Amino acid sequence: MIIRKLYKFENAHIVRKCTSRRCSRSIHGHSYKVELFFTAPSLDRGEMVYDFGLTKGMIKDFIDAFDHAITLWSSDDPEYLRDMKKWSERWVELPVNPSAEQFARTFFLIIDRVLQQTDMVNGESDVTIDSVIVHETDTGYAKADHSDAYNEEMGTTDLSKIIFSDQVKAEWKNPKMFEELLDGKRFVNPFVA
Ligand SMILES: Nc1nc2c(c(=O)[nH]1)N=C([C@H](O)[C@H](O)COP(=O)(O)OP(=O)(O)OP(=O)(O)O)CN2
Repeated sequence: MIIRKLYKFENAHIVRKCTSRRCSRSIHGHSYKVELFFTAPSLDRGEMVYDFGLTKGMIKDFIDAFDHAITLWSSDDPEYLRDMKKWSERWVELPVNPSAEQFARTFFLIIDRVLQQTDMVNGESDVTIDSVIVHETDTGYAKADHSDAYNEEMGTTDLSKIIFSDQVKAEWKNPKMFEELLDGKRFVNPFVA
């Protein structure tokens, strides 16, 4: 069975090297909508794939990192990267171009890692991320599943190359959560008897 949770964020970017001139040469923003699809072969004690409430912790904070922020590509011009970081305190630097496709792949990889490192305590079994849809506009979206997210031909999948600005991290419930995720720390879901 599959469940779906919707998130929204406002973000600015430039997607270098794409065909559309407005997209590749001018900073512009989108009201993104992100759909996360979770799957499990059986239900937990509450007879759910995964309680929606549990998707409002780390997972929500990771997606919210991009809200009111600018997303930068680490291969962009160093002067542009420097200026953006100088004048805007909420930014995220990715090792891939910030197209809808790469947002979808990046979110998949982060959520996959979060789920793998989470101890689930309410009888959940094998909860995984099935796919991620990133709506860049009302008319265009990209969808990534496991085979896309881990496809090296689509770009590096090294999460340690993602940089969240200090202000983004300061607004997380746990400012160290990304470091801890990369370090392989286990996270434990809250338990309600
Ligand atoms: N496959 C992709 N194509 C484009 C992407 C992308 O991420 N993946 N991104 C862009 C731009 O960011 C652009 O701002 C969005 O493009 P577009 O859909 O053309 O935007 P419009 O608002 O003009 O769309 P409408 O057709 O008016 O709804 C470009 N392409």
